[in-house]
Amino acid sequence: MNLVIVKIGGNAIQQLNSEFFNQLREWRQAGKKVLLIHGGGPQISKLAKQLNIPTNKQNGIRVTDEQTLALTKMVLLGDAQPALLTRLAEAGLAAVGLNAADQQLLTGHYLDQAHYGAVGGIDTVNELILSKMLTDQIGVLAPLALTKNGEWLNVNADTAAADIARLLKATQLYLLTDVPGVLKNGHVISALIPQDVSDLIEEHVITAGMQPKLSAAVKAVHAGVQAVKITDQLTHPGTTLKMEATK
Ligand SMILES: Nc1ncnc2c1ncn2[C@@H]1O[C@H](COP(=O)(O)OP(=O)(O)O)[C@@H](O)[C@H]1O
Ligand SMILES: CC(=O)N[C@@H](CCC(=O)OP(=O)(O)O)C(=O)O
Repeated sequence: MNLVIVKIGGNAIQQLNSEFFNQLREWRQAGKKVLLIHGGGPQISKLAKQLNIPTNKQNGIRVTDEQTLALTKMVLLGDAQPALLTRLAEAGLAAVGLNAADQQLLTGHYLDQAHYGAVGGIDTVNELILSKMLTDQIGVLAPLALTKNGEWLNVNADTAAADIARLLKATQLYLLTDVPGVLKNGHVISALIPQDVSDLIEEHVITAGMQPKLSAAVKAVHAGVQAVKITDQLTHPGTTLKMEATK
């Protein structure tokens, strides 16, 4: 599919500037479909704190019990998603808010229920419906999935974006984050191939939140996504991951 997927972390939602919206407009005018996957992690943790619900994250994954799942759905679908939709509307871009329950848009499975609770990975995307909806408008999708039995799952937004890019064979995936790219000795590495990622993880250059982000990105390029870019702004060069080094 001639599709660009952009993952926007919870922090990044507040920091979107006119260059971001202009880039989306350019893509739409060039006939590309655009799907935004939004996070909301910091917002979930903030509300949990206000409600005295403890936050437990392991390997960057939120351990999601029943109460935390209810809170997560509330924040993603009641706060983060409308915040992004409002910004798109202000920029004059047609957009629609989407979640897993819209016409079985996303199905998923439990990652490790005993360990993480209601946390999952994505198995299927309803490509027919999504493709139709993305013809006329930008899609704004929450990182939640439903099991075949109708149970909600909380999915890490980077993993969700990479899984959806992989399943839909998106042309490009952008992971917008709070750093200008993958850094080594304070400098952005402009190009990476999967082997470099393994080496940098082994050398402990890539750590913390950047590690699951890049593991998901590597899976996506292996599955046919042409390029994954990790950057803080769509218009910044950032780090590009491809299967082969560009000559
Ligand atoms: N080599 C690296 N280059 C850049 N950031 C790194 C690197 N290794 C670890 N990180 C950390 O990864 C973070 C980005 O991941 P994360 O916090 O999960 O972002 P987001 O919330 O946008 O998904 C950076 O802020 C940085 O602290
Ligand atoms: C399972 C899991 O960890 N889900 C994430 C979903 C939101 C997310 O990933 O948001 P950011 O991109 O803003 O961090 C969470 O609950 O925080």
